[in-house]
Amino acid sequence: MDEFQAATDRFLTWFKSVGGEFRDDLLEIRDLRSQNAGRGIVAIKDIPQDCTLFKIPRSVIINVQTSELAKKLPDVFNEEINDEDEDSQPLDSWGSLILVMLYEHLQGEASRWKPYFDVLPTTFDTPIFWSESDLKELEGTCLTTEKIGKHESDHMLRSRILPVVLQNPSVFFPKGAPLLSEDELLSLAHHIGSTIMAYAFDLENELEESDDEGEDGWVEDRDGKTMLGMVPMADMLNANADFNAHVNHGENLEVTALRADLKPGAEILNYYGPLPSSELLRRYGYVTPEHQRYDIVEIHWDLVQSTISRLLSLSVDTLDAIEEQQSEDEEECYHLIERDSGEPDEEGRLTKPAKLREVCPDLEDRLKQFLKALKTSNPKLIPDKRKRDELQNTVLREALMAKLAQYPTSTKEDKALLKSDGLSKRHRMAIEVRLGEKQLLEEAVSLVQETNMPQPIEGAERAAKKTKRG
Ligand SMILES: C[S@@+](CC[C@H](N)C(=O)[O-])C[C@H]1O[C@@H](n2cnc3c(N)ncnc32)[C@H](O)[C@@H]1O
Repeated sequence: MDEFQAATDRFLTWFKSVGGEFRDDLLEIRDLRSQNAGRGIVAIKDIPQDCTLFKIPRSVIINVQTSELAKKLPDVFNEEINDEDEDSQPLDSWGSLILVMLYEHLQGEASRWKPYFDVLPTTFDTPIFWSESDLKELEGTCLTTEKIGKHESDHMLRSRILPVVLQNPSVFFPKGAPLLSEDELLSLAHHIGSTIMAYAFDLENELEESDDEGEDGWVEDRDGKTMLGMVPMADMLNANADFNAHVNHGENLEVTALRADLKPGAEILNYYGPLPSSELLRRYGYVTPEHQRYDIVEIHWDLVQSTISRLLSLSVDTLDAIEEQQSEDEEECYHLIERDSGEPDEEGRLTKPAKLREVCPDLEDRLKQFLKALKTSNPKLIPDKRKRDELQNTVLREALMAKLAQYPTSTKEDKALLKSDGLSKRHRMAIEVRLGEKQLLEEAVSLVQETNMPQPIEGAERAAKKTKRG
């Protein structure tokens, strides 16, 4: 038996020994590495609808309430709120769980969750771990360096998490264990942060109504409704936009089958929500065709303004002045294009095709108001409403084309690349993310053309050719 399978077996034995229930007459934890999906849970018999597949007692969850760390360092989790200084506010649920997981990891054999740690991942495909050349493949997409957040998370870990460990070595490091340097700890904390991002659950409180104080000791998230924790076995489930299982949060956590047609060989799948491919990749390090229906594109207002500037030969300063006069409140810096994707039904099935019905109502409205203001300030440029409407359509179409030009490759090139052999997993996922965005943009361009048939204004046709890519 290989070590992977041995670790799975140890984990299952441990899970049952701590009070977990697992229907191994119906299910199996399977090695899905050949499908790039790690471990997963697969049916080995027909599974009836609403059947409880496994149960996880709350005592098996790892969080501030169950780990010894909060008892050893109570002050760390109970700091006084000081609004002036961000770094002395209490740790949020995210930071608290990183500390708890660091502590349990460093306990090694002494941690009561050791067999669980042995089945957690050792490597990740989330973009925070990608090299510069991997990241280049995501150029133009929603996944900007800022969104990936390496810098911000370095700062948070260095300022909030590492000092607690470094100031309390006797708590975090068992007797005789080597101490880790700050850099080693940072790398371990990143690893644990990414595990939490891809594995932790927002836990609903077992009490029906909880107050914001979390008097039972659970750490609550910023909404005050949920708590973050690691849930062994529930996190062994892979997930998709078309799913067939649900995690119920009661006295125990229970996973139930949603469908009546789960046959032997079917993978039991959880649901992470209607996430676009970019977000699925950022948080979980994978993409699936089923999530593409939720893809989004961000259109930055700066791009729309620069399109107006180019088409009307107006300086950006002139346009900024109009923008300032016009809006009292701070406006969004970007607007989203997204399809009407509907909801999965109660069995987790996607029943309707996703469709782009409107390009982007809030962007179109903002553009309309902006052009109205421009017309008032310069009536010669936009003499009447008909001209303004034409201009609005042209600007929208041209801005979409300019956004398409921000990706380093065309749709056609990406489709050809996906057919080629030898692409790395990361490269393939980056292509799928950028191709999904471009296909949505192309649908948006077609929609503008279908609904409006814009008349080109002087100079626009030439500019459009310049921005198009081959
Ligand atoms: C909560 S864990 C699920 C269990 C995981 N497969 C394991 O071996 O530990 C989430 C991670 O599983 C993988 N995953 C989940 N759903 C997947 C899917 N449909 N296809 C491929 N990988 C998936 C991703 O790596 C993700 O970060």
